Amino acid sequence: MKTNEEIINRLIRYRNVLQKMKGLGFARVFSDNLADAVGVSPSLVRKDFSMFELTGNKRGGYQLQTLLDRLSQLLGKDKKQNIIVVGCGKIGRALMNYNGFPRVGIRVVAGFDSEPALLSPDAPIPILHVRKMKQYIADNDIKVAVLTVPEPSAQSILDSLMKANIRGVVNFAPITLKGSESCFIHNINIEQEFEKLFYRIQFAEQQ
Ligand SMILES: NC(=O)c1ccc[n+]([C@@H]2O[C@H](COP(=O)([O-])OP(=O)(O)OC[C@H]3O[C@@H](n4cnc5c(N)ncnc54)[C@H](O)[C@@H]3O)[C@@H](O)[C@H]2O)c1
Repeated sequence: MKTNEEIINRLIRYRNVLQKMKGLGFARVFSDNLADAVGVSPSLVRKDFSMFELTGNKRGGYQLQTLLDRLSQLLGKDKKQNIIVVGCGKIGRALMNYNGFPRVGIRVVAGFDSEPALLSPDAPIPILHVRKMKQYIADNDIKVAVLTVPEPSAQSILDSLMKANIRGVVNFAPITLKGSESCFIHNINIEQEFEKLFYRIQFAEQQ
């Protein structure tokens, strides 16, 4: 089934809310509760769930654990979500040390770089030479990589990642990389975010 980005974003938010509710001891949940917490209408919650054959009833609502299990399965949370970082400079190392990933079940398992001075194969999250990347991906069944190399290296690293059968890449280099049928790319362009923000401020101030 093809799922658009807005639905994926909502599924992630539903799951986060459900996890918090579970922590508070809830066993059942109503579409109204979820709608309030996520900021959408109750009918949209019901529509989203029915797309994935999740049904509740008016009186009792939904069984919370059933929803959580199904959403976790849809979002791949029932499998390991190990990622690698390619380019262990300022951004790459910040991501390797980011403590928000474990909270959502994502684990950075290794970094790769071409600069010998940065290599640390015995560290808890090892930094290995980029020459070893293909073998590491195959040996450890890695599906997702973060690309934090300078722009001129980004396309050639992406080509290597695709040859190594990587299925998804988050790209921080300021170049729009294109994916393929077998590899999704999310391009993160921080400069562009600031430009958009300045544009909106400028526009608002002219009103
Ligand atoms: N630092 C920022 O605030 C920032 C913000 C937005 C976007 N970016 C982008 O993110 C990327 C990384 O930025 P940074 O500041 O961390 O850069 P950086 O120079 O600190 O790190 C880049 C790393 O990539 C490695 N590298 C270069 N070529 C490689 C190759 N072929 N194979 C493997 N490793 C290679 C370098 O050795 C270095 O360790 C850049 O494309 C940059 O434009 C950076």
